Amino acid sequence: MHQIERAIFDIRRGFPVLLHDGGTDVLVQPVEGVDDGGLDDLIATAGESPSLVISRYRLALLGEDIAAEAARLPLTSSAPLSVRCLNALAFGDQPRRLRLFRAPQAAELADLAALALMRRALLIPAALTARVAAKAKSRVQQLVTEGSLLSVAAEKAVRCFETSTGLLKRVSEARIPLADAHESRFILFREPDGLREHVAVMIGDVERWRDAVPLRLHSACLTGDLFGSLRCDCGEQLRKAVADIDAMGGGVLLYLAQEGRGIGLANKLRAYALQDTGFDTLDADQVLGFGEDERDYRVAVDMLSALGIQRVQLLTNNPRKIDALIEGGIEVVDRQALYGRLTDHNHRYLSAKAERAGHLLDEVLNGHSSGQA
Ligand SMILES: Nc1nc2c(ncn2[C@@H]2O[C@H](COP(=O)(O)OP(=O)(O)OP(=O)(O)O)[C@@H](O)[C@H]2O)c(=O)[nH]1
Ligand SMILES: [Zn+2]
Repeated sequence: MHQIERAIFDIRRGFPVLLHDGGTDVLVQPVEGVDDGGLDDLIATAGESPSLVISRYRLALLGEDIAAEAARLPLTSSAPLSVRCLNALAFGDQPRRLRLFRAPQAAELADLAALALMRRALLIPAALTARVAAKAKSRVQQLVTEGSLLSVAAEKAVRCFETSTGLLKRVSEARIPLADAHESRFILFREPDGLREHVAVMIGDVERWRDAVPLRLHSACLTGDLFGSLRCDCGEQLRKAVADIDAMGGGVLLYLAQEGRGIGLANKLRAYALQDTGFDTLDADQVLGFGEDERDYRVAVDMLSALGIQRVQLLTNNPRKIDALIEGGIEVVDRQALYGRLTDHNHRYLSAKAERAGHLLDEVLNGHSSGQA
C-alpha cells in the first residue's frame, strides 16, 4: 500500500493524483484548497471537463437521492467553473445544485476511490475527477514517468481505510503517573500505514485486574480534552474515566486518534462554525459531506487483542461502541454510564446525540440542572 500513503500525502498538499482502473485513467483533484489556476490545470492536463464527486450525505442536502455511496455530477462541457461555485456546491451552507452540473450519476470505482482518499486525508469529502482524454494520455504518462504525478490503482485506493488486522505496531511505552491514577502506563500503537497513532493507558496493576476489564474507548477531542472546551463533555469524561477505572481496581483507556468523530480537527472546527449559524452537531457534519459518525473501532479491537483482553466492562453512553466491540469478538459483560457536566454550552450537543444518534444520556439530560456536576 506504499503508493496509497504517498497519494494521501499529495492529496493533503492539494496536488492531483492519477487513478487507473483497467484502461481508464482518472485525474483526481481535492476540492478543498483548489484555486482557479489549479482548476484550469486539471482541465488542460486531462483534456476533458471534470465531474464533481460528493458523498450521498451531501447529495441528500441538495435534495437528491442516489442508490450509491457517492454521486458524480458531470460538468456541462461548456460551463466555466469557478472555485467559488465549486465550494458552494461541495460544502457551502446554503446547498443548492447549480445548473453548471448535469444530473448526478452513481459514482464509479475511481470516483469512490477519490472520495475515500479525501476522507483518509481528513479533507472535505469532495473531489474533482477528470477522465483523461485519448489525446492527453501520452502527456499524462510523461508526468507520471518524470515523477510529478503519482499514479495508483483505483482498486487499492478505494480500500485505503482497511487496516491490516493484527499488523498494528506496538511501538513504545512508559510509566506515566496520572493525577487520578498514580499507577499508569502508556503504550503507543502505530497503524501499519504509519498514518495514525493510538495510545493504550493501562491503569493499575494488570495482575490484579478483574476478569472483565474496565475499559474506556475515548475518541480524541483536542478542544475538550486539552482545553476544557464547554462545547462538549469530552474533557470531563476523559478525566472521570481515568478516576473511575482506577477506583474499579484498574483497567484500560484507549485514547483513539478519531478527532471530531473521525472527521479530523480542521473539519470539526468547520462544523463548529456551522453550528454557530444554527445547524446541530449532526447536520453540520452533513453539510460538510460526512455521515453522522465516521468512526471505525476495528483499531480498538486490534489493540485489545494485542493486549490480550477478551472480556470488558465498557464505560460509555454510546451503543455503537458496544456493538463494534461485540462485532470484533470482544465480550462486553457490562456497561457503565460516564457523564460530563451538562452546561448551557453543551446542552444542544448532548440533546442532539441523545435524540438523533441514540446515545444513552437520559439521566444527564433530565437529572442534572445546568452547570451542576
Ligand atoms: N464532528 C464533530 N465531532 C465532535 C463534536 N463535538 C465533539 N466531537 C467529537 O466527538 C467525539 C466524542 O468522543 P467520545 O466521547 O469518545 O464518544 P461518544 O460518541 O460521545 O461516546 P461516549 O462518550 O463513550 O458515550 C470526539 O472525537 C470529539 O472530538 C462536534 O460538534 N462535531
Ligand atoms: Zn469534545
